[in-house]
Parts: sequence; structure tokens; C-alpha cells
Amino acid sequence: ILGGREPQPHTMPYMASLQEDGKHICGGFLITAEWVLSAAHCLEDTINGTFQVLLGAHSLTAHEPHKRLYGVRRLIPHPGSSTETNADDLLLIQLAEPALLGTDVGTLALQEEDQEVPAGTLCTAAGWGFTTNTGKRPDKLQSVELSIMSRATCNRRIHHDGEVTENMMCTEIKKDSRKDTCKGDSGGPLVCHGVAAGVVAAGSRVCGNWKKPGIYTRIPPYIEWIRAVMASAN
Ligand SMILES: CC(C)CC(=O)Nc1cccc(-c2cccc(CN)c2)c1
Repeated sequence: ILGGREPQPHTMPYMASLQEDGKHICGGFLITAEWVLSAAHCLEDTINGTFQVLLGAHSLTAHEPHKRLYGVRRLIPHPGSSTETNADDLLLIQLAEPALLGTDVGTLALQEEDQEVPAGTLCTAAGWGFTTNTGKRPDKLQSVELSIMSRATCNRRIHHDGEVTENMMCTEIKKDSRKDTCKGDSGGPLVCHGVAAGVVAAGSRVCGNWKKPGIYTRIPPYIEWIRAVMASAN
């Protein structure tokens, strides 16, 4: 997260850190006691190590009473996701056992109605991703308030030049603010009006550049897929 701040600890109890061999790779968020939603691109640089999901955390390293690492039973990338495009960039993670819900661990509701979040709406993203373009990794969760940019503007040639589909949404980067998501924030939620409207996508893989607005996978178009996967798994 660029240009953000440290939120009050445990005020985002749905936040998850997807880890491989104990190293934070991506964000994610708890949608039921045993399912975490994240981004498919998070699997692309992995080495088939041991995946775990950290819940109830503010600091990645400090001891915190309700912080706990969960094993992963299944990783289910959206069938339409690929390393070549930003399409269908979603990953469902089934925990090895249902998470213990409490003050520091909770679920985040998904936006169900398939309507665009109006341009100018202020939404919030959070994560343990880079806080600088040089790749500074924070120990404590960061959050940032971002303004929704219309798809028409986001698809202009100077921005994403027609790459943003109706299954994606954008947040603007004001020239001096540099507020943006960055590497390691992928998979985290974009929370608008208290519900998850989008999932952080890597997009153009640059951070804090006003020419490259943040790209998020919209959630409403995928509600059916999410429900079907959760209903099918054992
Ligand atoms: C480890 C995998 C997920 C590969 C990967 O994501 N790389 C990568 C590199 C540079 C920027 C970003 C990135 C992420 C989220 C948002 C943004 C820009 N808003 C950039 C992402």
C-alpha cells in the first residue's frame, strides 16, 4: 500500500495474509469460516512450497492473542484466470479447518447486486504489500482510502487503453498523492460502503503512477462461481 496509514489494529478482522513457506505473498479476505478469497496471480511466482493463511493479525511478526496460521485444504483459481491476462483473477482458498471467529477474526460480506460503484466513491484497500516502489515490506497492516475512477476514463489511451473489462474496476491515483495498492496487496478487498466490491489485481504491475490507475476484479459478476465452488467442495 502506497500513501496509506496503519489502521487501528484488528479493525479489519477479515484481512488474510497468504503465505508460502512462512513468507507473505498476497492479501486475501475471509468470506466464510473456511473460505478465503484472493487473486489467482498470487500463485504464479510460487515454488510449490507450503501454503498457509494468517488470520487475526496486525503485525506479521509480533505475538498477538488471536493471530493464527491455518493450513490450506484446497487452492481453486478461477478457470478463466491465466498468467497472460488480468481476466478472472480470483482464487478461492479452502482452509484446512474452519477459522475460529472472534473479535480479531471475522468475515467480510460480498457486494451481491451487479451495479457499478459510482465514480468518486471513496473505498478502502488494505494489505501488507510494498509501501514504496523500491519494495519496502511493512510488518504492520496498512490501509488507504481510494476514489473510484470511471471505466471510460480508466480505458483512455493514457491510462489502461481499453484493457479494463466490465468485470474490472479502477481507482484513481491523484498526481501528488501516490495512494495506490502495490505488490503483495493482490488478493485483498476493495471495500466500498462496508462490503467487498472488488479484489486487488496486479494490473500493469506498476505502483503509484497516476497514468496507471489501480485495477480490481469486480465481485458481483463472480458471485455465482464463488457460491458454486463453496457448495461443491467437501
Ligand atoms: C507475486 C505475484 C502476485 C506477482 C505480482 O503481483 N507482481 C507485482 C509486481 C509489481 C506490482 C504489483 C501490483 C500488485 C497490486 C497492485 C498494483 C498496482 N495498483 C501492482 C504486482
